[in-house]
Parts: sequence; structure tokens; C-alpha cells
Amino acid sequence: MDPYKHRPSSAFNSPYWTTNSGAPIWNNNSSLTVGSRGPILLEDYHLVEKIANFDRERIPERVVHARSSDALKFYTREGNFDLVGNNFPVFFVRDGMKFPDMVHALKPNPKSHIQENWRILDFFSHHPESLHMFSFLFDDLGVPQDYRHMEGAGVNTYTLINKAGKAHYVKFHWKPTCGVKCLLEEEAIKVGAGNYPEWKLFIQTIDPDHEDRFDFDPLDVTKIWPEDILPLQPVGRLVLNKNIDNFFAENEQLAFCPAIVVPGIYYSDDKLLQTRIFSYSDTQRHRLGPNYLQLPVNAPKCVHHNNHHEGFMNFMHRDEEINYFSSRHDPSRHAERFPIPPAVCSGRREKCITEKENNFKQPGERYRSWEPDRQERFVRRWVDALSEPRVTHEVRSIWISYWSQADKSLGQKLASHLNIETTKKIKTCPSKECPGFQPWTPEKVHELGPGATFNIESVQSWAAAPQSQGNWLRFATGDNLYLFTVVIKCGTA
Ligand code: HEM
Repeated sequence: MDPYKHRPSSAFNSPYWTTNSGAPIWNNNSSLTVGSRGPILLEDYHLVEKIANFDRERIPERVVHARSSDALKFYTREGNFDLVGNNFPVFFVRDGMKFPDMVHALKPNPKSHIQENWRILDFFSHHPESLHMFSFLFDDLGVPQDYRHMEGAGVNTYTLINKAGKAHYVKFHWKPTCGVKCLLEEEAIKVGAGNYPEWKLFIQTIDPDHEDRFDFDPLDVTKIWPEDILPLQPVGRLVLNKNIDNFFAENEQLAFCPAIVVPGIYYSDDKLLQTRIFSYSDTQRHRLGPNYLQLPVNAPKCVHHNNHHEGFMNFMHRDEEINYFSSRHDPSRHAERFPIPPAVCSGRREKCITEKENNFKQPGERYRSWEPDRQERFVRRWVDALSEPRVTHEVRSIWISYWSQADKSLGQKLASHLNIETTKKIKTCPSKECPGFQPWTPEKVHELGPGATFNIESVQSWAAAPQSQGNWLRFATGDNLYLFTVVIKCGTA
């Protein structure tokens, strides 16, 4: 074998995914978890390599939200607590494995350096869980008028835990006291003046013992927790009464990280949160250096001590002789123990998606809750995006099919605006024991139409691998394009 033949170049791309060392990747969608819902195993080399590579892509600007302003850092007596959130309560994807690809698709085309809808729609056409997030993004809420009229959400599920060790899942929400205001496309930005912007902080909680009571997984970031059954509880207030003094020292050097919590607040097994726990400090060690937590804006404002020392740009003065633990010459001891979630983790190693995907119900409900003019604007934005010439017929059909599943009339409106016949959707079943079992052939599919159930093994033997994409299969007979949701239960594929 000629080692020079395969020098790094996209001209030598393999037709399948591999690690950087060339080993094949059989699953590029899901992290390796204990059981179906996590937590994630550190031995998932591909996930770690993928995220670590992603984290080092840019210097020195932030790899995500380079031009944003956001989020909250509480300097408490027990260390810092970072609440790193967004202005929408849900997120595009539920598994951190997909995040680097997602950001690549959202950022400018690497060839043209222009942000292009056809790339965004292509990527998310593989991920119907993004529908709920798009029902916010393409809604009037897509362009907030200004910060003072913008909501904030922690998005991920955290855990609140009291001294006795009782845990509750928790979501954090900021609500502006002067209400939410957004800009429609035609409106110019008018900056408000006067009173300080102010937000109230609310939480929603779920007892983990009740987590199975819902038709969604409470740890799935593509879902909201309905406020009528899980009411918002006020817990605090934030007034923005001062701006930063120095953009570089307090913005560019600022590092937020969802892993930075204080006793009483803990993570949950939310897979997206678990990936974030690794990613932020990893990128900050790269972006700002290993001593980034010594920078004034990031350093805790309470007493603190450990032996993680030296390294690039260390500026901490130390005059101790003991830099190891334990030592009879150093009285430092462990801090008082605080409780962490008591749940037992066990399960097989698995790479899978949530059992309660339920991708379409909440976006559909959201769309139906709007007045007709708001619905029309939403439809128009989608028609504009899907009409772009580089959005393929296939991607257009997939999006229409997704929105039809969220709301039939919405799908029909899009289809008629875009002059496209609505696609058929057929569910497959992973088990031969299923009463609805049918061998899967193009003829049979055609004959039975939507709603029929098929055996996954026969799908695999019939549908060539290049035609299957994530949990979608496509095939064309004559002029018809058929799209199928393939329901694969964990562990069967
Ligand atoms: C697995 C999913 C995610 C990964 C791997 C990820 C990764 C990152 C990284 C590497 C940065 C740059 C940080 C820095 O340079 O200091 C960042 C910034 C940020 N992310 Fe995420 N992110 C994820 C999901 C989310 C979600 C769900 C939210 C909202 C709740 C979010 C909100 C933010 C915000 C607000 C910033 C800007 C922080 C700052 O200005 O310092 N991210 N993210």
C-alpha cells in the first residue's frame, strides 16, 4: 500500500464514516449510553474524538455564538453557577453526537462562506426532532426586538437536590417583566430606553419518580414541559443595571459552562447536557488556555484551593511547599459532603434514540395555537426557504411530510404553495411477531399505502443502504417518491 496515496484530502474520502484513524463508524447519530437514556460512557471514543475535534476548530472566537450575548454567571459563596441558556425553551437535536454537524450546517458554506438555507434544510431533513425548534425559529419569535423583551431558558433538564438527598428534575425560565416583543421582517430595529431591563426567574420541576407519566421524555431537549400541568414557579429576579467595562476582559475572555454548578444543583442524564458538560471547558482550555478560570471574570469570588497548577499563562501566586494531597504538613481537607442524585445507573451499552420520540405533537400544537395571520407568516417563511433553488425535490418533500405529520393542514398548505404532491408515510415494525407484519417490497408498499406495518429485516434486505438515511428510507417508483419512517427499537439494529 502506498502511504502517500491517502494523504489528507477530501479527494480520498471514504464512502462511509470513519474515525480520524480510519476505523469505520456504524452509528454517527447516538452516543454510547448506559441503557436507553444514559448517562453517556466516556469510552465512546468516536463521540469524544468528534467533540474534541469540533472544540478545536476555531481560534480564538467562540466556536458557537461568536456574536451573541447571553447567559448568566452567578458568583456564589460556594463557587460559580453558570446558567448557559437560549431564548427558546427547546433545542434542535437531543443527542450531542449531532451537535458539531448541526453547527456546521447552520454556519456559512465552507466554500462560499455564506449561510445558506439549502444546507440547513438538508441537514435537518434527517432530524425530525428539530421540528419543534423550527416552530419557534420560523415563528414571529425568530427575531427578538431587543434583549429586554426576550425570554430565556436553561433548556436542559438539571436536578435540584436538597440536603436530605431528595432530587427533582428542574428547568429554568427567564420571563421579561415588560413582555415579549419581536420584529416582523419589515420593521426596523428601535432600541428602547429608560427603565432597566428586568426578568423574573421561574422553574418547573418534575419528581423523577413521575418521569414515565408523560408522552415525552422529560430529559429530551426537543420538548417543552407543558405549563398547564407543570406550572412555572417564581424563584428570583434579575435587573440588568450595568454594562460591562471592557469588551475583551469581560466578554471575549468570559467562559460559561453548563458543568459549573454549585451544591444543590446537579446534572441530569439528558444526553445533550452530558455532552455539553464536556464540551465547554474543553473548548475554553483551547480558546483561552488551561488557566482560563484564573481570569478575573471567570474566577470564583469565594475562597478556593486545589493543586491543579502551573501551565500556560499561569498567573496565580503560590508560596506553599506542599503541592500534593494528602500531606501531614497541609491542613487542607475535603469539603463537607453534599448529596448527588440517588438514582442507580445500570444497563447495556447502547447507541440509540429516545423511545418516546414524539417529534410532531408539540410543534403541531404550537402551530394550531396561533392566530391565522401568524400561521400565514410561518407558512410564507417556510415556502421562501423551501423555494430556494438548491433545496432539492427530495428535501422539499421530506419537510412537507414532516409538517404534515405535525399538522395536516400546514403540510397541505406548503404542498400547494410549492406545487408538490404530499408524500406517503409508512411505519415499519422491528419485530416479526408483530400482528401487522408484512414482507416489504415496493409493490406491497404501493398496494397497501400509508399506515401499513412492515418488518425491518425485509426492509434491510430490500432497501439498499445508500437509500436509507437515519430513520428514513426512500424509494421511487415511476413518478412517485415514497418516504418511510422506520421505527427501530433500541438494540435491534
Ligand atoms: C451538545 C450540545 C452542545 C454543545 C456540544 C455545545 C457547545 C458549545 C461550545 C463549544 C460553545 C463555545 C463556548 C466558548 O467558547 O466559551 C458554546 C457556546 C454557547 N452555547 Fe452551546 N453547545 C451545545 C448546546 C447548547 C444548548 C442546548 C444551548 C442552550 C441552552 C447552548 C447555549 C450556548 C450559549 C449561550 C453559548 C455562548 C456562551 C458564551 O458566550 O460564552 N448550547 N456551546
